[in-house]
Amino acid sequence: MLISEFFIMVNQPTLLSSQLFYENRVVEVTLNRVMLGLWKEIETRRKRSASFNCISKDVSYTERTKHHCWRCKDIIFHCLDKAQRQQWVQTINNQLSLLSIRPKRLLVYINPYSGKQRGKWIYEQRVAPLFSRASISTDVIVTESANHARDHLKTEVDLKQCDGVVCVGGDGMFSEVVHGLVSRTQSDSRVDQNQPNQDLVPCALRIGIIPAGSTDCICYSTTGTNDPVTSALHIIMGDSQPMDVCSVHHNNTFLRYSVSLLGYGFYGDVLTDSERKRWMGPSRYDFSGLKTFLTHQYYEGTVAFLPAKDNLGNPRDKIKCRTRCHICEQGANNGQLLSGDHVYKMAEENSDEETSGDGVWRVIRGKFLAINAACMSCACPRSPRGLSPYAHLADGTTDLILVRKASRLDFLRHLIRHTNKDDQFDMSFVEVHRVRRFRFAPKHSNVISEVDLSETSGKKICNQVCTAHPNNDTGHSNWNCDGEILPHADIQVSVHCQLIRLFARGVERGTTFDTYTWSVIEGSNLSWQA
Ligand SMILES: CCCCCCCCCCCCC/C=C/[C@@H](O)[C@H](CO)NC(=O)CCCCCCCCCCCCCCC
Ligand SMILES: Nc1ncnc2c1ncn2[C@@H]1O[C@H](COP(=O)(O)OP(=O)(O)OP(=O)(O)O)[C@@H](O)[C@H]1O
Ligand SMILES: [Ca+2]
Repeated sequence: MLISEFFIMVNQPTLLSSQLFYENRVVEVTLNRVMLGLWKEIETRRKRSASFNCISKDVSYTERTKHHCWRCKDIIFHCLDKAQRQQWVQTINNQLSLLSIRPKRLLVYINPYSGKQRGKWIYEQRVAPLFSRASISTDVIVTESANHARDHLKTEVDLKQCDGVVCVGGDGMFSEVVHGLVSRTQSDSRVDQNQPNQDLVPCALRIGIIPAGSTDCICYSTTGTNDPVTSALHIIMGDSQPMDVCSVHHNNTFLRYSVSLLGYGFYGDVLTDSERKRWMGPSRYDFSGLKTFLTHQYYEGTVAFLPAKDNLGNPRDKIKCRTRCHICEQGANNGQLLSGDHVYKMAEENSDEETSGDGVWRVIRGKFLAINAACMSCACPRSPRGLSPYAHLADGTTDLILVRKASRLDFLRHLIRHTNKDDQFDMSFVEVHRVRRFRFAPKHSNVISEVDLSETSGKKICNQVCTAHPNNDTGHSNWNCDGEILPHADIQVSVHCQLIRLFARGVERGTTFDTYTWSVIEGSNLSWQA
């Protein structure tokens, strides 16, 4: 059982306050209404248990360590007598029962083949003991095939029987859980996912990620680290982080959801090649990355996009998405406004702009090495700032990055900037836009024209015939959609603001002093944990 955060804080109503013994000191420990503890040293004595006649209690707690990691530690308090101990245990348990944000029953899916195939070990050795200590009951399913978790969530599970879903694995496993939960929520609400402009119903259950994959981009971008113990503690504490989800359609037919990267060209080709090399584990991406880089393929096509409102900043404004992010709050408010009033900008007569019911579309044609849409920063151990360092987790937008045809050397310089502090967008062949929706049509495609007729008022967005690249059979790349290859190159993408919630709290700003989160475990001993 866990209580809330332990901050050094004053002016909170006190529920219980006692002098307890800690090591060779007497300390005053205070428990208050919002479960914040204050303890201060009263006097230091040599600890002589016999003379104190203490009843000891194991206290374990979690403290923040470096690089956004959280850890459990143990501490022992001693009470003067049994009655005092019972009073503490009872008061804390009463408070714990009031903390409804903390999950009590979790459904856990483990992909035994993720990353270096250590998902099962990580869960059993590092996570399950913490869940059990926090009195969380679990229903654990080790998946037997791809889409096992997705289909189970879609059709079989009684969602009312659990407080959250946990996936142990990588981004692909998280994507399965998102697809299962989002699709189930829509079908339970009779919402048709095939309509690209359809407002989707947010999922009620939160999702936890225990990272065990090859990239772990979603875990890293939402907690600041890919550490399984930290993720377990965010789940136990009942943290909540809303997240945007992009829906991807082809020709008014639903294809997939995406929460991190939608990449055409470079990242699509890396993924296509790396899927044949799964046996190599995480290093398949480096191998295929190098191969794709050397191939230096570019693709022609047309991108049309609906820019985000100005109050959501821009991809180069240096405003990072952090815990309780103001931009994400604005995004949620915009969403509410827009659903009541779809027209926020009047049409302008411009050959590169198209109007529809909800704003002015911009159209860009060209030859691209990569077209990437990052709905969040996509930070991961390979690229600690991510593909779009100032993208936001829950603002209802995605950052559309267009990397035009350039020399190998320039493209390499652009890639290297993902690994250091230099601005990867500050290059003449790269442009980036914050958007709410976009479409792409590769060469010889008439799909945007069809979409156009149904969605916009007359003018065709894609009116340019594109030519095939001579080195490629089709002249098309594939879209990498959160690590899955999409079956079509012509796609329409819409961002759904805050459609899901994670057991996370976003990346925290650096703290001036460490705060501690505590829990109490009842037994013969009394203990705290963070
Ligand atoms: C010179 C070093 C340049 C390094 C550039 C690193 C940029 C890394 C950016 C990573 C962004 C990941 C976004 C997340 C995507 C996930 O939804 C998805 C599923 O897990 N993962 C991938 O698609 C996996 C995508 C993995 C892509 C790895 C690309 C590696 C490129 C290596 C290029 C080598 C050129 C060397 C020339 C001498
Ligand atoms: N039991 C299973 N057997 C085979 N494939 C599975 C199984 N369970 C899940 N999968 C599939 O494995 C794919 C990859 O899994 P996952 O994303 O967890 O690991 P990864 O690819 O190593 O990591 P990352 O996505 O972070 O790069 C997912 O698309 C998922 O659908
Ligand atoms: Ca976003």
